Amino acid sequence: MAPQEHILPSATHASPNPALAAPDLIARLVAALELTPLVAVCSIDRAGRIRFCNQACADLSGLAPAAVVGQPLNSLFSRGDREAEHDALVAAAWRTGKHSPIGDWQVRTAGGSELWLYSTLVPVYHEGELTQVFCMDVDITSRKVEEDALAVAGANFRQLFQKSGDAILLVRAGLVEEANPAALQLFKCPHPAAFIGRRLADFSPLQQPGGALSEAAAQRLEEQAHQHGNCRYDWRYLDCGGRLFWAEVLMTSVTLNHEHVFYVLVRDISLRKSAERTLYLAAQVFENSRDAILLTDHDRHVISINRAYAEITGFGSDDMLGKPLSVYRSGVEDETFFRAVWDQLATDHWQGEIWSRRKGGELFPAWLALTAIRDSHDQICNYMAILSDITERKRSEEHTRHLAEHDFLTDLPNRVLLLDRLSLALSAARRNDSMLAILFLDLDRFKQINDTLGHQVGDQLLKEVAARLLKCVRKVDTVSRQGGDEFVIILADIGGIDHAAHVAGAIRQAICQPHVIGEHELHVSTSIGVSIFPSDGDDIDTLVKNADIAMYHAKQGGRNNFQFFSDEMNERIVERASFEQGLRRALAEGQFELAFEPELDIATGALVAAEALIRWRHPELGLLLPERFIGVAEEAGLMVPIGDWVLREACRHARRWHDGGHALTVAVNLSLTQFVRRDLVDSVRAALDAAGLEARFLELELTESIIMKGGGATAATLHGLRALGVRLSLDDFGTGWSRVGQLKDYPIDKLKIAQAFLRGGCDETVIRTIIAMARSLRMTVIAEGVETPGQLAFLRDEGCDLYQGRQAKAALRNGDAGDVGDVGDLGDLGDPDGINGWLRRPAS
Ligand SMILES: Nc1nc2c(ncn2[C@@H]2O[C@H](COP(=O)(O)OP(=O)(O)OP(=O)(O)O)[C@@H](O)[C@H]2O)c(=O)[nH]1
Repeated sequence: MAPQEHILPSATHASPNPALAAPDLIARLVAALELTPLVAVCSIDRAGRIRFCNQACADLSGLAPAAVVGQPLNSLFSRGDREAEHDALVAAAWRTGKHSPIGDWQVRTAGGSELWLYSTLVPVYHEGELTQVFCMDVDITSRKVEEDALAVAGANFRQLFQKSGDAILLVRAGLVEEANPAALQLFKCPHPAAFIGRRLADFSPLQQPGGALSEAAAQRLEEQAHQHGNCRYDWRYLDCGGRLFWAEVLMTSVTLNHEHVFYVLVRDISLRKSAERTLYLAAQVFENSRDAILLTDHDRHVISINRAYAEITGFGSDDMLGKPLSVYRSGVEDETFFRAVWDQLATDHWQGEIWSRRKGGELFPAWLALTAIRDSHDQICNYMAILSDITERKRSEEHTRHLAEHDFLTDLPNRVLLLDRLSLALSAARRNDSMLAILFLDLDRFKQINDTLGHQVGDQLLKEVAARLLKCVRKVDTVSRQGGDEFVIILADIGGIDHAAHVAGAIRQAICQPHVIGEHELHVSTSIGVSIFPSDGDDIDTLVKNADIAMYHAKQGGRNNFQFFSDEMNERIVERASFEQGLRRALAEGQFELAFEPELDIATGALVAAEALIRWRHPELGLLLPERFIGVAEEAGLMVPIGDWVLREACRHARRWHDGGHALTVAVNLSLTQFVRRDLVDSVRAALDAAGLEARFLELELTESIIMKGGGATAATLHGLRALGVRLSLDDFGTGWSRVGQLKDYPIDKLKIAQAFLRGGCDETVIRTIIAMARSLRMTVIAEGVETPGQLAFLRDEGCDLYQGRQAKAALRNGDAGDVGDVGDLGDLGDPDGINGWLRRPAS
């Protein structure tokens, strides 16, 4: 537009001064105008007829210049409803001789085009007279259109700015100049003032997630936008509430009024970012999982595998992608299995153990989890398989199970596995109508090996026995160790009991062969009980119990043999069990009694002591001697409470005698079980205290074998008892091992010559020796079981101190026992025919 603007003012300035409007000047002007294609020029005379028209004017109007001349001015362009206004301007130009104001006119050309003209009227004088008015028009149609478009664009932009869902900021010289409502909302700014005039960096954390300082990074991006016109990037912003959020930013550099500004469009992409993060994590999980993961499409063709899959199976992407999953089956599971798997997958998930195959062909156990993945229309679009190699786990489970089911020492099945196998064997035997045998083995006197050679040798022996047992049976049979020296064998599907007898015999033989363990050669034997299905029981418990009973009988029968179970055995066992029960009741209900065996001084005939002997007044069987029940009491673990009862009761009796004026000693027999218990001394003291009896009136009788079996603690126990003040006596002397040397070490007060030496022919030499030995050790000697006056005479002659037995009782009965003093009323304490009876007799 600039050139036109120059032309017109110069013409305009020239025109008001008629002196300057020389024809040559006009001619030059016209010539210039003629040449310019930019300004349409025509002139009119006073009659309003066109006198002149340049080419540009003709072109603009769409008419030939020749056709225009002589035509009214409005033949060139019609101005619609502004025609009169234009006519008035023309008239004013004639009247005033001054040029009209410049204006924009919308016209229609003779050719029918709509144009915008930038027009003015310039009056032209000739020789001082106004002769023509020049009409000058510049076509500004395109500028007008542009301006309109701009106006529309401006309005549109404003609207866009205000209504945009995306935040838009106008940044000038680094400061926010304008922020649209979406920006205020996104940045949680309560009002525009919170935004305007601040830097965008104020709305960023110090650092961006990549680690770059926000300020420096923003600077770089601005430069980039400035250089390239715009720049797009992801940015982490901080809103006015202090919340960080992800945004996608489009920064556009524009020039506004000769200044660079940035339009910054900010879109919240937190959701996209979190989706990206989730995807990223999923991808990481997929790729870094230690389990093999495989994805298929809807048709179960492999579309992706992770690194672990390749590592575990050896199959890589090249091997697998695009192939149907079924190609990779191991071949162990059949079609029916997989059909069931895919059927279940209709419910979206299946998992279980399968066999998988590595590329090299090796099979391995795997845990497979298959999941159907559904699209947004709930249609299955993919399948995901997660495969874990469970070889190690299986191995360790196998190991754990083995440990749980096997004996640690021999590695034979233990009780748990035995019962399991027995249950299977029983089911099979029932199904096939066949027989099976159970052999219950217990080594004979195994404890002795432990005690004499140590547990380690015992252990080695047990291992050796286990190995031998395995050699005696078939593969289908089971040899198990129950614990200790007990083994149970299942002989599955035997043809008859002969088979069981044969195996039992072979086992007995095998075990009897010497065992060489280290430097020891051991000779052991075993006792075996056999029960047979179906004749000896129909269930596991009964069969095992009956084999055990049979074994017990084999032991009772002298060991080193085998016994088949019989009902009679069972009856005996049941009887024994009820006897044991009866013993417990006897203790609780006070069915035990004491009888007393008098001890008389041989020289004076005086009653000096009484030996307490237990009796059981059985409610059905009458009075029972200890031989009938002590063995059972021992096995039932009742010896200690019974022994304690005897001790307390004996002390109580002695105290009553003392109270009645008879200062007798009471003798109590100790069993091995009592002797080896740690608190023996305490319980003796307790019995004395309870009765209020002086310790010197209590004598404890021990056998040689008790002293021997007491082991290392014997001496300590004996000295402990002695320290209490009680007297100690060695029973059955001469039948055991006792050596004089050893006897000296123990605080023994009294030796009791075993009755065996008096019986029959009376072993005078032995008796004489014992008495001499006791003398030399300053011990008292007593002979038990003295039955005849001759025996008594012999003992008296040899210097024996005391005696017991029929002769002693006879002496008491006959009053030979001398003055036993005033016995008072001893009531029913004890056996009426025993000591209390005699004590009750008046002194003779
Ligand atoms: N060495 C060893 N001994 C064990 C083990 N388990 C139990 N024992 C011992 O095995 C012995 C089993 O003895 P019993 O069967 O009761 O008695 P026994 O001496 O064999 O006598 P009888 O069976 O009556 O012939 C006990 O002394 C237990 O302490 C073991 O694992 N190793």
